[in-house]
Amino acid sequence: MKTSPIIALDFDSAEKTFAFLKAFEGDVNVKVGMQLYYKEGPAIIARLKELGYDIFLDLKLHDIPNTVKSSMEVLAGLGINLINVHAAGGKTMMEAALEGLDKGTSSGLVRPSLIGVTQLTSTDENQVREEQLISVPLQESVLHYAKLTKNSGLDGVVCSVHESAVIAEACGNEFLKVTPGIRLADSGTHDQKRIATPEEAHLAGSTHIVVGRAITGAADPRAAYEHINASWRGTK
Ligand SMILES: O=c1ccn([C@@H]2O[C@H](COP(=O)(O)O)[C@@H](O)[C@H]2O)c(=O)[nH]1
Repeated sequence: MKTSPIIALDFDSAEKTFAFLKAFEGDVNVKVGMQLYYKEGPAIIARLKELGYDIFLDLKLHDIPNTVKSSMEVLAGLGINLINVHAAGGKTMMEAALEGLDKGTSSGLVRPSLIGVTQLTSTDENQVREEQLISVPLQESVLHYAKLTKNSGLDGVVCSVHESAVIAEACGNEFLKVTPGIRLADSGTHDQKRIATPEEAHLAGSTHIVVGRAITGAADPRAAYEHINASWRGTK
């Protein structure tokens, strides 16, 4: 996957998606999440691929190992670049996800990179302690999941910018640190808790940023994208 920002296509139809993408042609990374995939199915991936986009399929699988393995085998055939599971599903589940991807690409397709979601960027310290009953600080929980993900053979994690540096130290610079929760200094946080600017992501060592509403909700999405891309690359 290219290192340019990954635009979250959180739309409820193919029609809205392709109307939005008119300003971008095939030169950007895109993310298809649950809303769009559940609405449009595999056909949306085929259309995006035809137009040349690099695709992160963000379905965050979390189930028993056998189910995740067989689902990944099917999803691998879509020809996507990046896909994910919840690290909380455990080592056996993550290994099964990899096996499924390997099996689904054994005919010669390139295996998509596989990453584990550590703690959602909409989660804060309080939620980790009170609702998940995790007694260590949130950053320790994220780091623990990152190490587990690496030990399971995966290519990286989804985390917030605030954990990118410690994960790089523990798991290496090559280990993917895909970071949503990106906000410009003057924009609202919405439902996100662990937010950061593109500049902060650049400085912290994130390998990729995922940006949704800061681009899709902008008056001029292409201009917002260019501004975010320049900040992320440290050229602004
Ligand atoms: O921890 C996570 C994992 C995934 N996401 C997804 O990223 C985008 C973020 O959208 P914004 O509009 O920029 O907040 C969205 O599709 C999420 O499902 C995440 O935010 N945090």
